[in-house]
Amino acid sequence: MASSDSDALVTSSDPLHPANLIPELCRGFYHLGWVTGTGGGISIRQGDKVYIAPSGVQKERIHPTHMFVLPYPQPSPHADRVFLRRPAQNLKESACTPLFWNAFELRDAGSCIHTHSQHAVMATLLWPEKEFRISHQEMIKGVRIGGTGRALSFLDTLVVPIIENTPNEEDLRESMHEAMVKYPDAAGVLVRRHGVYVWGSDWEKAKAQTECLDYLFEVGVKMKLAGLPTILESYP
Ligand SMILES: CSCCC(=O)C(=O)COP(=O)(O)O
Ligand SMILES: [Zn+2]
Repeated sequence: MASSDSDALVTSSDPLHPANLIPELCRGFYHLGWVTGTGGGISIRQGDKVYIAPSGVQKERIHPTHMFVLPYPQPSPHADRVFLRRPAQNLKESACTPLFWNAFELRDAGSCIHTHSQHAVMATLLWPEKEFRISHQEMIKGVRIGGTGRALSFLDTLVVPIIENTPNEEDLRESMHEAMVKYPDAAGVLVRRHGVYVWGSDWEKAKAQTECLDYLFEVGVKMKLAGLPTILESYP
């Protein structure tokens, strides 16, 4: 595709176009401490196109012209990744791409967010087993079954699987896939000593859900450090 044609894929005066939204959302995520030090980010799938930010760049400073656009689904899962658009600059697509793809393929997600939030990291340290669990918190109601289903109730226990980190982000693909199959109701996957992946049926729901989960990781960590139980047998 000629570059002017492919530039049209990321050029729009609509602030809700994914190429405009991703830079704006990343600026907000940076100020929450979710995407500092270049890590983390968000991908948006709109119909048959996926929008992905570059790897290893300051995520709060990305521009619509830095965006990669990929066809969804990809023509072959075994062949090299196919792009509808690559930026003119010498940039590589986010190393999170295969992880974002897990959310699109396994949950039909419209967006997936990866944060390096310290709340998520601390939760993986204070819950040394394979699950983060918390009950009886109002913000549980902001989390959906499987990330894209109906909302949980105040009386549901929130369970988020924890997978072990790998030296390279893309090598998390398989263990994230396994966790998503084993925990079909989970709205996200924590990565020990690293962060979290959260998805939703669109970017608004993915963002709101990431905010609720991040709040629950933070409050869970504080409760644990205060010696309070994070699971109640009964309430009130
Ligand atoms: C200091 S970031 C280390 C790599 C990482 O965890 C990450 O999320 C990288 O994402 P990118 O989009 O920059 O490839
Ligand atoms: Zn990361």
